[in-house]
Amino acid sequence: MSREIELKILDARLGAEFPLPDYATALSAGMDLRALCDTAITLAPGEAQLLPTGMAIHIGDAELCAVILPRSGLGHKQGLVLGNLVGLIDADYQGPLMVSLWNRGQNPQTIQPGDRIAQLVFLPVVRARFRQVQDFEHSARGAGGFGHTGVR
Ligand SMILES: O=c1ccn([C@H]2C[C@H](O)[C@@H](COP(=O)(O)OP(=O)(O)OP(=O)(O)O)O2)c(=O)[nH]1
Ligand SMILES: [Mg+2]
Repeated sequence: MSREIELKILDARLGAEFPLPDYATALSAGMDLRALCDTAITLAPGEAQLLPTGMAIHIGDAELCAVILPRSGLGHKQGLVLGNLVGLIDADYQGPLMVSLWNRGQNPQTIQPGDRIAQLVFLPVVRARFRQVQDFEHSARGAGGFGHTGVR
């Protein structure tokens, strides 16, 4: 499924000096977000900073949202993941798209302006309303959880 989403450029370097986010291959699910910081930023081990992406999006559809996810290479090799683990972008959010970048590793990590630091994935949303009941109809799992089916 392909959709058009409104995008506002907040930093003139985006779309000029640095390309706009796009899918790297025909079947990529995520498009990389760049750090539109003014200068290089070094994150000490354990440090998190909120970095601008230089853009805003307005999804404007209750049945869609976006999530910001770590890039696997950065997360696994450099320890650069997200301070909020996953970023959720609501369909009515119109502010600057920000990435909370967290150095969960043991070494300082430096990010240059324009570096691709995370990825944006659009997802369908089901909005639920609750209907209160006294009892649930029996299910095979019942209340079992938290590993009750074992490991092997
Ligand atoms: O990594 C992120 C996460 C969120 N947001 C923006 C979009 C999102 O719609 C808004 C609010 O996010 P969320 O609801 O997760 O945060 P909150 O702490 O509940 O804030 P609020 O009270 O504004 O909803 O912040 C980002 O730009 N980057
Ligand atoms: Mg919220």
